[in-house]
Amino acid sequence: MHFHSINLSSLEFYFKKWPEFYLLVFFCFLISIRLYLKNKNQVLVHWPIVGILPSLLQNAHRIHDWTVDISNTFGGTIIGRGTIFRCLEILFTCDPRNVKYILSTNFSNFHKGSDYIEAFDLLGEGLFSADSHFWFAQRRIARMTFNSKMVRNIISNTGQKVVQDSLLPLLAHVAKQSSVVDLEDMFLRYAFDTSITIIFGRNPNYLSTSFPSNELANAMDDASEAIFYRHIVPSSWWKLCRRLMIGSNERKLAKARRTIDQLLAKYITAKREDMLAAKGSTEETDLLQVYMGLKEGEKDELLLSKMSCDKFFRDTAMTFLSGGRDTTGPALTWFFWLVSKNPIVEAKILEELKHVFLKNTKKGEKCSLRLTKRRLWVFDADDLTEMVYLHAALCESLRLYPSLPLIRRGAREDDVLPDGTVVKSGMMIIISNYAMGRMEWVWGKDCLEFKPERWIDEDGKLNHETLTKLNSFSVGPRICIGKDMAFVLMKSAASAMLFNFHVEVLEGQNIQPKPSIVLQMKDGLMVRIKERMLS
Ligand code: HEM
Repeated sequence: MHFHSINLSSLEFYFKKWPEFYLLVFFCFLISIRLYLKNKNQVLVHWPIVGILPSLLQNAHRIHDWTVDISNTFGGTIIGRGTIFRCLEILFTCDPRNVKYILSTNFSNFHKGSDYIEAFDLLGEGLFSADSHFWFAQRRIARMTFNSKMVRNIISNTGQKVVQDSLLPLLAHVAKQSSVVDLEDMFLRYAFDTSITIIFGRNPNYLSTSFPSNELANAMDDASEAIFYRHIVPSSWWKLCRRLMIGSNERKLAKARRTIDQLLAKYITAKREDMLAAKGSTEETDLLQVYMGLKEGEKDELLLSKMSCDKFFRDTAMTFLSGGRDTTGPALTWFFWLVSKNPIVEAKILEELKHVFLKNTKKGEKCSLRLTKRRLWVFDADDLTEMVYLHAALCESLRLYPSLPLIRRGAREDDVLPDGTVVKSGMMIIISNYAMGRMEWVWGKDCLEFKPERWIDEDGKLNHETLTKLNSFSVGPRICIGKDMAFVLMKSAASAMLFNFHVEVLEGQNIQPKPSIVLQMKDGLMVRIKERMLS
C-alpha cells in the first residue's frame, strides 16, 4: 500500500507539472506497439536501446532452432548488437571457414575471455575455463594423461564393467517388468557412474534398479540450469544478483556449488587416504591418482604451486566430471531416438555387431568371460574399434544433435574472417554447432536426414574428409580432450544395448531440445525394453 501511494503520487506530480509527460509516455507506448507488430514474425530484430535482447528472450525456449533460423535467413555469419548499456557486439557464425579460422588457424586471437570464464565459475580454473599459459600448461598434462595406455585401459575397462554390472542388468529388469523407463535419465546415470569411476576410482552405483537419488548429480543438474540463464540475461544483471544473493537463479547456483564442493572434497580426501594405505603399490586405477602421482619433472613450472593444493584437483575433477557426464548421456539418448526412427540403420548396426560377435566366438574361451550372468553379451575394447558403422552412426547423431551446441569466444584484437567479416577487438563470438550441422550448403540437400553412410568411404572405412567437417567436439588446439573417451563409453553402451535388447520408443512424445548449455531432451525419452532374439 505504502509503495502504491508513493508511486501514484509521484506520477501524479509529473503529469500535473508537465502535461507533455502524458504525450511522451503515450508516444513511446505507440512506437513500441508499432515496432512489435511490425517485427514480431522476424527472426532477429535490432531494437533501439536494447539491441537484440528482446529477440533473444523471445526465442530463449527454442534457442538452438533459432540459431538455425538465423543462419537460414541471414547466411552463415551475422553481427548483432547487445544493449547500449554494454556496447557489446555479438558475432554469430556457423560458416565452417570462419569456424576453422577462429578455433584453429588464428586460435590465439580468440580466447574464452573473463566474462565467459566467470559465467562458468563453478568449474574453477580447470582446463575448460582456463586461458593463456595456465590453459596451455594444463592441456599438456591432460594430453599426456589421456593418451597414455594406462588411462585408455582404465576408460575402456570402466565402460565395459559398468555396462556388464549395471546397465545390462537394469535393462533386463525393466524388460522383465515390461515397465516404461526414461532413457535419458538412464544414460545420465550411466555417464555419471562411468565418469566418477574413471576420475575417482569409486562407483557411486547411481545406475541401478532402484533408481536412487544422488546429491552430487542433482546439484550438477541445478547448477547447469542456472548457468544457462546466466547466458540469457545481461551479464551485469546476473553479476549483481550474485553479489547481493538475490533472485532464485543465483541462490540455486550458490547452494548447488556448496554441495558440489563438499562432495568433491570428500572424494579427494578418500583418494589421498587410499593412496597412503596403498603406499608402494604402483597400480594406478583412476585419473585423480594419475594426476596426484605426477612426478616433479612431468609438471609444468606454472602448475607446480597450484598442484600442491586440493583446489587444483577439485577444479580438474569437476571439469572432467561435467565434461564426461553432461555430454555422453544426452548424446546416447539422441542416438537411440534417431536409430528408432530409422529401422534400416538399426538393421545395419546389428549386422555389424553380429559380424564382430561371430568373429570372436570363433576365438573360443575369450567369449565366455564376457557373457553376464543372464547370458547377455558385452563387447570389449578391441571389438569396439572394429565397429565402423556404429561409429559413423554416432558421428551422424552428433552432427544433428551436438552435445555442446554453442561454442563461445572473445576477440582479443581486430581481425578479418575468411568470408571478409570484420571482427573488432572485444567482440563476443558465438559458434553454433547445432546450426552448422543443419546447413544445406555444408551437408547437401539431405542435411536433415540421418545417414551414417556419409561418414564412410568407398573402402568401408571412416571418411576422413567428412570427419574434418565434424565440429561437435570442436577443432584446433582446444579440441575436446575426452573425444576418444566419449566414443569408447558411447560405443560400449550402444553396442551391448542394441545387441541384447530392442528399444521401443513410446509413440506421441513431443521430442525437442531443452533450452540448456548441453543439448538434452526437454522431457526425456520414454521407452519400453524387450530382450532381443538374434537369429
Ligand atoms: C559426446 C561427448 C562429448 C562432446 C560432444 C564434447 C564436446 C566438446 C566441445 C565442443 C568442446 C569445446 C568447448 C569449447 O571450446 O568451448 C569440448 C571441450 C572439452 N571437453 Fe568435451 N565433449 C564430449 C565428451 C567429453 C568427455 C567424456 C570429457 C571427459 C574428460 C570431456 C572433457 C572436455 C574438456 C576438459 C574440454 C576442454 C578442453 C580445452 O579447452 O582444452 N568431453 N568438448
